[in-house]
Amino acid sequence: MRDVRKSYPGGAEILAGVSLDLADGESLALTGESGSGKSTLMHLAAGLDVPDAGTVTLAGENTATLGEAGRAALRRGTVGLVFQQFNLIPSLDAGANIAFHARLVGRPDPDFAARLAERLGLTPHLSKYPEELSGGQQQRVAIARTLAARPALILADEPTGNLDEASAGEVLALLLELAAESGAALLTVTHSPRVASAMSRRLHLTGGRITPPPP
Ligand SMILES: Nc1ncnc2c1ncn2[C@@H]1O[C@H](COP(=O)(O)OP(=O)(O)OP(=O)(O)O)[C@@H](O)[C@H]1O
Repeated sequence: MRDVRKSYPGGAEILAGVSLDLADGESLALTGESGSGKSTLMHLAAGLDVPDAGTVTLAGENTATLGEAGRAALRRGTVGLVFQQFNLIPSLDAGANIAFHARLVGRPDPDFAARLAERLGLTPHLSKYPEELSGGQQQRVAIARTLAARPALILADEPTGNLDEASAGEVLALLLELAAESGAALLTVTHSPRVASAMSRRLHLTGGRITPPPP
């Protein structure tokens, strides 16, 4: 991101000149008060939205020059989202949900999907439908689905927000390990000091700008 600015219609400027680089294999925690613009920044990084000014370059492409369809195609092949809304497909069981995105992007790998499910403690739940899973299990299915597609950029919004301390630690370790293994970049929005300290870099968003994290 270079000098990115963003406001919503009729509102104040949310991002007031944000520059940020994230390289393959890096993990970055983004903190900031509620309403500071973290989700806005994530949406721009994912190519879900474009900046008012400045540039967002994703896998070498300027997202603003691509148009909706081009951005959707780039996002599908490059970005893995772990958002608060898990967006699991209600008519597919957990196993099929995990496999879905990888198949969609032409990278189906049942062995890898099975390994992810095992590591996330989901093996006994693979034939359950989303409505039959707890919030924490749904969150882990969403993480497995994202990782199974081997994205170059993983964008995670409070990825362990629904998990107890022990599973949060395991899921976080797995996210970092698999990102490192596949050389993916990981950007995590979090309020948790524990999650933030597990990332290789930490930045804070305040007043529409990026600053070092407060001590
Ligand atoms: N679609 C929108 N239209 C108008 N205003 C918006 C829109 N989306 C977000 N905002 C406003 O932009 C500001 C930043 O919101 P954003 O969701 O990016 O913050 P955040 O840091 O992710 O907050 P939280 O930690 O509470 O999720 C807020 O004041 C919010 O009300």
